Parts: sequence; C-alpha cells; structure tokens
Amino acid sequence: MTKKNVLRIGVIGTGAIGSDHIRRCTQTLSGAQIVAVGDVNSDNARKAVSSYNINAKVYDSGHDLIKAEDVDVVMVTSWGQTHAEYVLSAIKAGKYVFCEKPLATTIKDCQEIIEAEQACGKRLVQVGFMRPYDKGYRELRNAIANGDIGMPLMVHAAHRNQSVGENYVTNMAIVDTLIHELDVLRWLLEDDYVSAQVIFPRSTRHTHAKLRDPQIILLETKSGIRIDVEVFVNCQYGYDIQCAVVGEKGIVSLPEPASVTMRSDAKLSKSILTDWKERFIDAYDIEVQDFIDSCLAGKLTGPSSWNGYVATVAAEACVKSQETGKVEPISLPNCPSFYK
Ligand SMILES: NC(=O)c1ccc[n+]([C@@H]2O[C@H](COP(=O)([O-])OP(=O)(O)OC[C@H]3O[C@@H](n4cnc5c(N)ncnc54)[C@H](O)[C@@H]3O)[C@@H](O)[C@H]2O)c1
Ligand SMILES: O[C@H]1[C@H](O)[C@@H](O)[C@H](O)[C@@H](O)[C@H]1O
Repeated sequence: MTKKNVLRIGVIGTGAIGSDHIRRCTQTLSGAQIVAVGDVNSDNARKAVSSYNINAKVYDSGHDLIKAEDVDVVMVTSWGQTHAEYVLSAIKAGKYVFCEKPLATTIKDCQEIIEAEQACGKRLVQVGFMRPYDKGYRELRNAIANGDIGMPLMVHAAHRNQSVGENYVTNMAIVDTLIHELDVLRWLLEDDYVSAQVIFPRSTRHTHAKLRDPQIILLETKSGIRIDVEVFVNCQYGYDIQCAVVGEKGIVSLPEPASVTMRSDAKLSKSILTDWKERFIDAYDIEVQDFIDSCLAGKLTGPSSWNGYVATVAAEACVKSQETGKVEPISLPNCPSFYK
C-alpha cells in the first residue's frame, strides 16, 4: 500500500453489518473511502452503493475485489463460513484485512490463517471483536486490574437477543453469539479457559425445532475463575448484555447503556435497546476508526487472528459439550511472540 491519507477499502458482504460499516466509514469516520463492494447477492451490493451514494465499483467475485489495484485494504463482512478464504486471499495479496467475527468457523482454518500471516512477517488481520473497544467493558477491565474488587472469583454474564430467524440453529448460540463473550472475558480477566460445559434449561416456546434456547455455558479459567454465561436469543424484551465480575471484596458490573428515565402514566421507566447496532454503536465506531488509523500508520494493534483462533478453539469445546453434555477440556498452544 502506498503512503496516503485516505485508505481505499473494499467490502465483501454487504448485508447487515457490511452496510453498517460502509455507513460509518462514509458518514462518521475519517481517513477512509469505500471504493469497492462485493456480495454473492449483487442486489445487496448495488443497494449499499445507492443507499450511501458512494462511488464504489461492484464486484461479482470477492477474490477479484481483493486483487484490485485501487483496493488498499479489505473488509470481510460476509457469512462466517466464507471468512477464511477471503482472509487468506487478502494475506496472499499482502493487504490488511478487517474480518468480522468469527475469524473462521474451524480451528484448522484459523491455524492456516495464523500460519500464513506469520509467514508474511507482519500482522495483516484484525478481527471484528468490538467489545474491547466498548467504554463499559474498558471500565470493568480497569477496575479489575486496579484491584478495586480484589482477586476475581466468578463472572455472571448474559447475552440476550430479542429474537432470531429460522436459520439460527443450536450451535450458533456458541459460534455466532457466545463468541463475543469468549473473546472479551479472557481479555477482561487476562486469563485463559481450561474447560467448558453447556447446559440446556427448559426451552422457551418462542424458539423452533432446530434451536435449543436458552443455553447456559459454564467456563473455567486457568486461575480457577468460574464463569456462567446465559445465551438467550429469543428473550422477546430487547437486546441485553450483562456482565458482573465478583471479586474477594466487591462486584463490578457492566454499565447499562445511557437512556433517559421516564415518569409517565404512573410509571417510572427506562427503555431497553433492541438492536446490537445501537447497543455497540460507539464501540464499532472506535473499532473501525482504529483499524483505519492503524492501516494508515502501517501497524495493526486491534484484536488479532490469534484472538480469533483462541475464541474458535473455545467455541469448539462448547459445541462439543452441547452434544456430549460433559465438561470438555480446552487446550491451547502458547501464544507465538508474533502476537504478543
Ligand atoms: N461484531 C458484531 O457484533 C457483528 C454483528 C453482526 C454480524 N457480525 C458478523 O458479520 C458477518 C455478517 O453478518 P450479517 O449479520 O451482516 O449477515 P447478513 O446475512 O445480513 O449479511 C451477510 C452478507 O454476506 C453475503 N455473502 C454471503 N456469502 C458470501 C460470499 N461467499 N461472498 C460474498 N458475499 C457473501 C450475503 O449475501 C449477505 O449480503 C457474520 O460473520 C456475523 O457473525 C458481527
Ligand atoms: O451476529 C450477531 C452479532 O454478533 C450480535 O452482536 C450478537 O448479539 C448476535 O447474537 C449475533 O447473531
């Protein structure tokens, strides 16, 4: 990439989050321009171009987009199972790539990515884990690191979506939803997981035949911290992310998103958000601006493909436990110095 002030981005996958990232790069952030878009459903790509009135070329093939001379960096926001091939292709082209979670859906594909990236001798991949950029999670991490609650002992977390579609099935509670907690909790606690177990309570009547909902995931870390995460993706009432860390001398909890307090009709109320786009809007803005700035500066510092790999290893143990009902071990090789 030649040194310049504006980063030319090509986006592969222009659905919900792809379009939202195009919007933020075009209307909110600085230093970037969307010059190319691609989607297997070319109507989606054309819609993104017209909705945001951008001067971007539409590609039928994501691989051709990656190779295009005027594309400096790539953003992969297609379905999870297609991420690996595009990330590998971007690494091969020597281009920085922002890949939405998950980095890849199999451990083997994640390994291939970290090997290819290391062979390049330079970090080229940032994974779209935005929670470490969220102000609330950063405050939680600082409080823990400052020793404000003493040694952390337990974490109680919940990840609730208002509802999901028919194509969302049981393992997606892990690979699509819990994956955020799998990434952010080890960052928060500066610890790694050693085991996982998934438990199924009675299912809600708002689910369908191929989705066990809710689920409880129990994790244990190297230092012995016990974590329970409730994943409930048809909770009906809103989009709700909870996290409380219990320490030896106190508890620190994720703040609720800011909202006015309403007194009306003899009720005292606050609204609850319903959409992930709104709940983490500031975090996504900071995350993508960080990617743009890091590419322009020639050094990536955000969540790496090692983070993506570790989350996928933990997710695989959880999916196995969904099938066996047992506590499944999680074992990881040491983090290569390249990613430290
Ligand atoms: N970080 C977050 O909070 C967050 C939020 C939402 C989605 N995501 C992730 O982003 C990805 C996309 O999710 P979404 O909700 O936008 O899905 P979506 O279905 O709304 O959009 C995905 C788009 O990718 C396109 N696509 C699929 N396969 C493709 C391929 N091989 N090549 C090019 N385009 C292809 C689809 O046609 C669709 O337009 C997923 O991996 C998801 O987990 C992350
Ligand atoms: O892809 C989305 C996204 O990652 C959201 O942040 C999460 O809450 C949803 O469960 C998931 O389906």
